[in-house]
Parts: sequence; C-alpha cells; structure tokens
Amino acid sequence: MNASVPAAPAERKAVSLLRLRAMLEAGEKIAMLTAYDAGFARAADDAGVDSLLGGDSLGMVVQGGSSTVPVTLEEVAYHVRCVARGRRHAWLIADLPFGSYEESREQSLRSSAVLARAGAQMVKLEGSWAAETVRFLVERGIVVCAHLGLTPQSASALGGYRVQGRDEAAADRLASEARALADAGAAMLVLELVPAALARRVQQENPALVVIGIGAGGDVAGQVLVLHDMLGVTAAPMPRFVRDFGREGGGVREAVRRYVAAVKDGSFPDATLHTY
Ligand SMILES: Nc1nc(=O)c2c([nH]1)NC[C@@H]1CN(c3ccc(C(=O)N[C@@H](CCC(=O)O)C(=O)O)cc3)CN21
Ligand SMILES: CC(C)C(=O)C(=O)O
Ligand SMILES: [Mg+2]
Repeated sequence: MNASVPAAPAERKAVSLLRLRAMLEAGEKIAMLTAYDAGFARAADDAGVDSLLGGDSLGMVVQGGSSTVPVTLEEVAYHVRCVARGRRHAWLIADLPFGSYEESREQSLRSSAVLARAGAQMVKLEGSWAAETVRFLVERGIVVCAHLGLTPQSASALGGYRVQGRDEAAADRLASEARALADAGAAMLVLELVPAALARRVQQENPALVVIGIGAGGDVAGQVLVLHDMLGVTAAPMPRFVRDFGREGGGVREAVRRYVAAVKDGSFPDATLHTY
C-alpha cells in the first residue's frame, strides 16, 4: 500500500445533449468556447468547458479576414476535424458557413453531413427564416443549434455588428422567431448581441431550449466566447461583451478554468460591463 498515491480522479463523462438539458433544468450554467485546432481544443476540454464550437469566426481569428462571409464548408470541416481529435468530453458544435445551407433543404443536409463526418455532434445555422430548414434536418437525425440576434453572416444587411432587438417591435419579432425555431426542433439557440432582458424573455418562454448567450446577459442557460478574444490574443478594440481571462497569467488552461468558473458562478457576464 502506498498512501502517497492519490485516488483515481472521478471519471468525467462526455457531455451529451441530455446532460446539457439537465444542466439547464438544474440551473448549472453551460460554458462554451470556440476552438479551431486540436491543441487548444484539448486544453479547453481539460480545463472543463462543457461545449466547443467550431465557429466560422475562424475567418477572422485564424484567417485574419474582416468577416465570416468568405469562410467555406471545407474550411470549417477541416478545423472541426482537428478539434474533434483534441476533444474528449465537450459537446462539439460546428457552424454551417455562409452559402452552405440557404439554397435548399437538400443543400443544408448535404453540408450538415460533411460536418458530421468531420466529427460535429450538432450543426449551427444563422437566421430567423430557417425554421423549415431546421425541421427538415431534425427529422433526418441532425441535431441543430439556431443563432439569432447579431448574425455575422448577414451583418451587412443588419447594418454592421450592432445590437439587435432593441425596440419593442424588434424584440417581439425575435421572440417569435426563437419560438418558431424551438418548435421546429432546434435543441439549442445562440443569442448574440441582444439586450439582457430580451434574452431572459426568450429563455423563459422556451424552458426546454438551451439558450447560449454572447453579449446577451447572464439569464440564459450558458455563455460562449471566441477563444482568441477571451485569451487576449485578439487585438483591441474587442466587443464590449468580451473579458480577457488571460490577463492574470498561468497559461491557457488556467485562463479557461477562470472562464468556466466565472460562467458557473455567474460572475461572467457582468451586468454592467458586458451587457447591453
Ligand atoms: N474575434 C471575434 N469575436 C467575436 O465575438 C466575433 C467575431 N470575431 N466574428 C464574428 C462575430 C462578429 N462579432 C462582433 C464584432 C464586433 C462587435 C462590436 O463592435 N460591438 C460593439 C458595439 C455594438 C453596439 O453598440 O451596437 C460593442 O461595443 O460590443 C460585436 C460583435 C461577434 N463575433
Ligand atoms: C461567436 C460564435 C457564436 C460563432 O458563431 C462563431 O464563433 O463563429
Ligand atoms: Mg459563427
């Protein structure tokens, strides 16, 4: 017997959709980050993130572009394949990039299959118009996340990276779009850059929908940030909803641990600093 040998750590189970729903029900906040390669995916997974998103934000933070619009399905699939090799526990989501799902339901299924083969467990698509596409995908066994509010693939049409759903009519419209997407079978919804009160309303009106906020306040199931932003890699100016978790040092795993802890204990996002 060797008293200095520590007990084996409790087995950490892979995060499933059921687990995410149970977290929502229990009020345990979900911590999500983007990831683009195996090394950072493993680091973030080790540090306890619940979910990883292979985001089309790769067009900005990896490729150095100024929008997500030029990103292709093949590029997302490449990065998701890398992330899938690094991930161990986190629920893996992949963005359907601009032009890969809008043409037809058939196109959306073909593109989703490419991402599923790359290792994605769920695909995410932007847009208030997408309920019928979501229904079609869900009926065929794809797990779908919708994305409303600031939808970067249509930022030009929205007038730039601006807060969405500010006035009452726009808020009501967004709330009914969220309901339609949930009714169509979306299991998750990313709400980006909307007032905290609107995000809270959407979560309350759709109690089984896992609502993940980014610049949407804290009264939702969980949070997502772009990895490069929360590590302090992205050059200023950053959106106001970002906090640099790398500033206190200790490396990537420590920074991600601080993010996960802050999401779980409700100290991120801060109601005055990070919400609109
Ligand atoms: N690195 C990076 N981080 C992101 O969060 C991100 C991307 N890239 N690319 C895709 C979209 C674009 N995003 C953005 C980009 C800029 C603002 C921004 O400048 N917002 C201002 C003003 C908003 C307003 O008041 O209307 C802010 O202060 O937050 C917000 C979201 C979020 N997404
Ligand atoms: C910021 C998140 C929600 C995203 O869609 C991305 O990183 O592409
Ligand atoms: Mg995206």
